[in-house]
Amino acid sequence: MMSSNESAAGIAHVYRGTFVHATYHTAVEILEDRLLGVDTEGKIAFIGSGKEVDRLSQKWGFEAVTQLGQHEFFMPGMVDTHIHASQYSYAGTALDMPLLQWLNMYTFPVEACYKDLEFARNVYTHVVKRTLRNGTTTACYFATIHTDASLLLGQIANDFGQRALVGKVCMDTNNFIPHYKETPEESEGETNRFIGELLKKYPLVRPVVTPRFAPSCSAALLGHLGEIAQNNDLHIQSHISETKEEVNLVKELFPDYDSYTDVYHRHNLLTDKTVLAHGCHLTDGELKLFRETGASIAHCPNSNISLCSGMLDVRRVLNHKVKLGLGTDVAGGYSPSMLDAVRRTLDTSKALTIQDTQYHTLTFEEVFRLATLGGSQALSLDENTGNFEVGKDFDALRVNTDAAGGPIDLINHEEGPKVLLEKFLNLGDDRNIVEVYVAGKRVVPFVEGP
Ligand SMILES: O=c1[nH]c(=O)c2nc[nH]c2[nH]1
Ligand SMILES: [Zn+2]
Repeated sequence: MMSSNESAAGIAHVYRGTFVHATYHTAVEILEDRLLGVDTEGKIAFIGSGKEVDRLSQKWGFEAVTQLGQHEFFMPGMVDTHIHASQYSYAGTALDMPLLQWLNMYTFPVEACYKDLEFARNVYTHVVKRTLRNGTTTACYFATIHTDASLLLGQIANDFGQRALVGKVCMDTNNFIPHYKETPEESEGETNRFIGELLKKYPLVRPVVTPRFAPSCSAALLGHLGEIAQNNDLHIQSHISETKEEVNLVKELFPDYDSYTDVYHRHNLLTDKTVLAHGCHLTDGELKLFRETGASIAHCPNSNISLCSGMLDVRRVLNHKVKLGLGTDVAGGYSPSMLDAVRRTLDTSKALTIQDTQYHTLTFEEVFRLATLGGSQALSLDENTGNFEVGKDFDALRVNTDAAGGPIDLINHEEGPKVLLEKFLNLGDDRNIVEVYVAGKRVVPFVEGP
């Protein structure tokens, strides 16, 4: 007789070795010499002791076992809760201005180019491949206002096997580049078309309703988008309180609202499927509203520092019991690697500690959790992904800390798994990520076409 969470599907793969993940109670749980079975639907069917291989193979009917090496471990794939796929072409440049000027000078002119589908295909293929190689198994993408190019991003994520939320950007206000905006009616109509074409098209790709941010959207447009999200039970993403200048602008543009958060709230845009990037300058009252509605924050530390926007106090957000994940925010953040987001999160927490020696600095274990399980919770996808629990999809990175030609030198070769994890988070890169799995399927190394 099968227990309720036991898989009815057959076993496709079994791996033996060290598994490192976060749980709801423990920031880093290390499981040594385990056997993990993945069923033919890509879900984790069982986790057992390596010593019980004979009993488990009889019970589950498998023969082959993939054995990890001494310096290898599996960890959950990382979740990038906020990345602009369309800005990848200029990642690593253009970081010399504050947000509002940066948008006008660099971002809007580039995003306007995505009318051209071949340009879009080229950049979107690069960003999906790069992020997968860097260990991002789930990405929450902003595209541009162009519906067809945004649909193409969804198709490319599907083709390479990445789990993705994809947003066609909505904006009806742009004083700087008037041709890069829509009317509220166009934006509403095209969002409906986008959702209609993407919803249920691919197993791992979903549409996300995407008002760019309050300064780019009229109240009418925000209202339309809140209604669309509510009627279709969809994810929502936007930006909030990234810089003080932006917060002041929202006060001017929306004088009848209590706060920036209230602008989204009163347009039905704050739900437990909402993720808002940055939030550096939110008040306690606004964080309370996040908690009450279940909305989450995408913490984007590289971008916050690169554009001199602010330093989010993650500890304060967690103390408010608001869900929080990490985001690269390419291209305000210059790196498309979630390992960079982990390091910048630790740096920012340490910078806050320099300012206040009583500050409760984040540990690397806590940040590991934010990059994996925390991100999946922030996107309300943690029923399916984020850690190694029976019944969840097997979204995983096979990490080899001793990869030949890689960036980590192991000196005595006797380091335990916790040290190997810490070294990987601080020193590792894609050379250490030897395989990437999404829903049980190996997606890195890439399978080259004919
Ligand atoms: O970092 C950011 N990148 C963007 O593209 C953007 N748009 C609004 N606010 C933004 N912040
Ligand atoms: Zn952003």
